[in-house]
Amino acid sequence: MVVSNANIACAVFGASGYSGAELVRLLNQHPNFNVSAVFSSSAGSAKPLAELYPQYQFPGHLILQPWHSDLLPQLVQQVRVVFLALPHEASTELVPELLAANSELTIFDLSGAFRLQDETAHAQAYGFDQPKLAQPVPYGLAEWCQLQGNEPVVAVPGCYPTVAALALKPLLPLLSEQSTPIINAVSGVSGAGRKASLTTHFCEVSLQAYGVGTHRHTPEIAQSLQRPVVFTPHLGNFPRGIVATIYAQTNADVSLADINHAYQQAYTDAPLVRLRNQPPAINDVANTPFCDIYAHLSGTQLILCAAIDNLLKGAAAQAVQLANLYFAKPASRGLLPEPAPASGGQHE
Ligand SMILES: NC(=O)C1=CN([C@@H]2O[C@H](COP(=O)(O)OP(=O)(O)OC[C@H]3O[C@@H](n4cnc5c(N)ncnc54)[C@H](OP(=O)(O)O)[C@@H]3O)[C@@H](O)[C@H]2O)C=CC1
Ligand SMILES: CC(=O)N[C@@H](CCC(=O)OP(=O)(O)O)C(=O)O
Repeated sequence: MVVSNANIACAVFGASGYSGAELVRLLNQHPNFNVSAVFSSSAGSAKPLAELYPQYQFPGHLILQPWHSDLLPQLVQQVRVVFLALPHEASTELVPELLAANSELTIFDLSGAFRLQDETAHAQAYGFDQPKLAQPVPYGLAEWCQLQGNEPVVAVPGCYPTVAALALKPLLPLLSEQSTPIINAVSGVSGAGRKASLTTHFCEVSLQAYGVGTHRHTPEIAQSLQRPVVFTPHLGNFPRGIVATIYAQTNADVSLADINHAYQQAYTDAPLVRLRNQPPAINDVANTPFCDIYAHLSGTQLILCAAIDNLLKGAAAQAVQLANLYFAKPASRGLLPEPAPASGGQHE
């Protein structure tokens, strides 16, 4: 298969879902990627993706195909990269099938199928075993992972773990060893996906904690930070975005200047993380690829406020950011406007 670096052919599974549709939108406007196949589940019939999401003005050639394994041999010849925005179980089945059909594919998996490195923690959190792959799957918290560009599969982090880890990771050396960070986060209903259920029905949702003490993102955040955390998600009555309020104790000699310095050090070259002078609102980040972070310190009591769009920095935009890193492109390509090339040249 010949692959032009300027036009890397991609398939998006789960394109009829919320994060899949965002992925297609982002890839479609990206100078280096080209969406050549989009799939829904096997239910239903083929239809233009534009019919499902008129607001995105998808081009007419993007026809949503119900996925069937008969399509596999042709697909793996046609594309270089596959994005999976599928339920965890569906990714678990599909990843080994795709790699068996073409070991040169690169798969960015938005589900939780490969995020946890500990098999027992995975089985406990998801209720099924993780498939064994020939190579380890890197956990792709984009600002903190280094991709070599030869990994067959990259696990895209969950939405809550993304916002929690981006806020806490730079500060870990400053936290008291006895401190267990407490993360309270509120998500909009798109976090639960497009399929309606009673608990996510707009008329039913007000503001409520869920998964208290049991949410599968608790071990994911703990893995990312390498320390235990208390995490409580809440569902709020707005469409998209997450605001997280995080509490931790610092060491005795830590100042707010130390906190801000640690953030500056970590995120100087991170165009998608914005350090804020006030707590970020959902409206500041909804429909953007940013993670906004604010810190307050009283004595040793640290309070962090952080926000992302769950479907973008928490899913599709982070996946595109990882694909950029994988193919040695600027992290924010296709996500933020780039200055025009000086001499009328083109992006490589
Ligand atoms: N929503 C969010 O904020 C975030 C979601 N994620 C993860 O991304 C993934 C997708 O989530 P989301 O966009 O919310 O989900 P949606 O429920 O909105 O969409 C799911 C998609 O998967 C398709 N699908 C379902 N079952 C199968 C199957 N067996 N084979 C092939 N396709 C299938 C659906 O097709 P059809 O339309 O035909 O049913 C649909 O396109 C999940 O793993 C989720 O955990 C990660 C971070 C944030
Ligand atoms: C509001 C809501 O329901 N949110 C989802 C999280 C979505 C996400 O990022 O998580 P995964 O990719 O791990 O599924 C939940 O709590 O299950």
